[in-house]
Amino acid sequence: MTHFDLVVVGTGSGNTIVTKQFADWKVAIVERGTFGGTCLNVGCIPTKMFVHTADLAAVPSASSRFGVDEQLTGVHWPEIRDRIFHRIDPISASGAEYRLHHANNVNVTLYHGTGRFTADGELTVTSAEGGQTEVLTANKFVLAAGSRPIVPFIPGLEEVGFHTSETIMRMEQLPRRLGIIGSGFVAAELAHVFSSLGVEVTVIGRSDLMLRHQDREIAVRYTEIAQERYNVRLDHDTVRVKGRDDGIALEMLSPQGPDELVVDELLVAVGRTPNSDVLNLGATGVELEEDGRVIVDEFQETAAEGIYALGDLCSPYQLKHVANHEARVVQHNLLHPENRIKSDHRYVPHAVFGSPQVASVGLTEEEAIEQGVRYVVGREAYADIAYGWAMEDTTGFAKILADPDTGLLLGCHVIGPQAATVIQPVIQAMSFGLDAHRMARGQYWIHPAMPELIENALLNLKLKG
Ligand SMILES: Cc1cc2nc3c(=O)[nH]c(=O)nc-3n(C[C@H](O)[C@H](O)[C@H](O)COP(=O)(O)OP(=O)(O)OC[C@H]3O[C@@H](n4cnc5c(N)ncnc54)[C@H](O)[C@@H]3O)c2cc1C
Ligand SMILES: NC(=O)c1ccc[n+]([C@@H]2O[C@H](COP(=O)([O-])OP(=O)(O)OC[C@H]3O[C@@H](n4cnc5c(N)ncnc54)[C@H](O)[C@@H]3O)[C@@H](O)[C@H]2O)c1
Repeated sequence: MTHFDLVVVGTGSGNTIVTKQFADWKVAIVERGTFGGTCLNVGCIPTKMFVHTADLAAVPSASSRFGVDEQLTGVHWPEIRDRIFHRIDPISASGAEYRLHHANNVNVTLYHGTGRFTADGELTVTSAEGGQTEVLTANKFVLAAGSRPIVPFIPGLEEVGFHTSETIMRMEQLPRRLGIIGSGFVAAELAHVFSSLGVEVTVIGRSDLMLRHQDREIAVRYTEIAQERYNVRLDHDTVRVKGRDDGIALEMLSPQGPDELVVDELLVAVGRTPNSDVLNLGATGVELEEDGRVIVDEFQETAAEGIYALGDLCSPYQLKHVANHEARVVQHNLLHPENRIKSDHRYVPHAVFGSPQVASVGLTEEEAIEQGVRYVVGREAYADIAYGWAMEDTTGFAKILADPDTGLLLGCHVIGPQAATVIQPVIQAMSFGLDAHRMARGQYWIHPAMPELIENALLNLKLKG
C-alpha cells in the first residue's frame, strides 16, 4: 500500500491538473488506456484532422461553380490515416514519457492499469498487462475517468463485429459501404469524412432528424443537406444484424414498415456513457445520477469530501473545453482549499464539424418556448453577406435569440462555413453581458469577413426602444 497526497484517475483533462504547482505533493496518476485520453487519441483531434482532409477531398465536387474544374483522382487511406496517427501517437507517448522520466515529475508516479475503489480512500490498481495489483491511498482524489461509447443491444451485433469511434479511424482499408447507427455528433462528422473519401455511407437514425438536439431549424437544414450527400434513413430502428456472404445485413423497422440495408462495415455512434461503473464508487460516499454521471457541486467536489470529479465522468456536456475548464477549477480548489472557485456552465458552446459546420451557444428557440422566456429572433443568411457571395453559399445561416427589452443575448445557432469560428464573438458577448446593440455598433466588423453574418443577425433583431 502506498500513500499519496493526490491520486488522479484518467489522463485526459485529468492529466493537465498536475503542474509544477504540485511539486511538493506526492501524486499518482492512473490510466488504464492510452495516455492522453479520448480527445487526443480517439476524439476531437483525430476527427478534426480527418474532417479537414475530407473538406479537401470534397472541394472538386463544388469547384465547377466557380469556373474551376477540378477532379478527385485518388484517396489513399493508409496515407491519410498514418499522417494523422503518426502525429498523434508520439504526442501520447511523449506525454507518458514526461510523467515517467522527466525531472519535473520526480514526485509523480504513473500507473498503467485500472483503478477501482476497494474501500473509502483506497484505490486498487490492476495493471493493464496482468493481474498485478497496487493499493493506493490518498488524501485527495480527482476522478477524471471520462466516458466510453454506448453499445446498444441489437441481436447479432457482437457476432458480425462493428466499429465505434475508438476503432474506425484506424481501419486497415476503406469499406465500399459503411452503415452508421446513430445520427448525432459522431455520425454527422464521420459521415462527412467517409462520404467525402468516396465511401457509400448510410446514416440510420431512430429520430426524425440528424443532430436532433440542435435548434430545430438548424437540424432540419442539416438533415436536408446530408440527404443530398449520402443516404439517411431516419425514424429507423435497427432490430437485428446478420453476417451474410455479401456483407452485414441490417434489419430495420420504420413507420413505413420493415427495411433492409447491406454494408461492409458498421459504425455504432449512439452516445457515450460515463465510466463511473468501472470505479466501484459504492465503496466511497460518491453519489451518482441515474445515468451514471458522478454528482458534483459547483466546486466540482463529489458527495465524498476530498474527492473531486470533472469532464465526461460527471458533466452533462461531453465536451473537451468543458472538461478542461472543470480541470482548471479542480486544480485551483486543490491548491487553494480556503478560497475555492466555482465552475461556470452558463454559456457552454459546442460545434459539430460536419459539412456544413454547426455551432451553438445558449437557448434554442424550442428551449426558450418551453421555459417561457420572452425572445426575439434575428437571422442572417450567408447568401446575404459579401463573403457568402464569394463562397456561393446558399444553405447557411445564423439565428440569434435576444431579450426584446434588454437586448441581452439568449442563444445563437449557426450552420454554414466555419460556423465554429464565426460564433465565437457571440459566446464572448454572452459571457461578458454585452447587449445586441452595443455588440453590433460598438465595434468595427472587418469587411467583408464572415463575422458580418453575426453583425447583420444582431441588427435584424427587433428590439424595443
Ligand atoms: C469521436 C469524438 C470526437 C469528439 N470531438 C470533440 C470536439 O471536436 N470538441 C469537443 O469539445 N469534444 C469532442 N469530443 C468529446 C471529448 O473528447 C470529451 O468530452 C473529452 O475528451 C472528455 O475528457 P475527459 O478528461 O473527461 O475524459 P477522457 O479524455 O476520456 O479521459 C478519461 C481517461 O480515463 C481513463 N480511465 C477510465 N476509467 C479508468 C479507471 N477506472 N482507471 C484508470 N483509468 C481510467 C480512460 O482510459 C481515459 O484515458 C469528442 C468525442 C469523440 C468520441
Ligand atoms: N464536435 C464535438 O464537440 C463532438 C464530436 C463528437 C462527439 N462529441 C461528444 O461525444 C458525445 C457522443 O457522440 P455521439 O454522436 O455518440 O452521441 P450523440 O448523443 O451526439 O448522438 C447519438 C444519437 O444516437 C441516437 N440513438 C440512440 N440510440 C440509438 C439506436 N439504438 N439506434 C439509432 N440511434 C440511436 C440518439 O437519439 C442520438 O441522436 C456527444 O454527445 C458529444 O458530446 C462531440
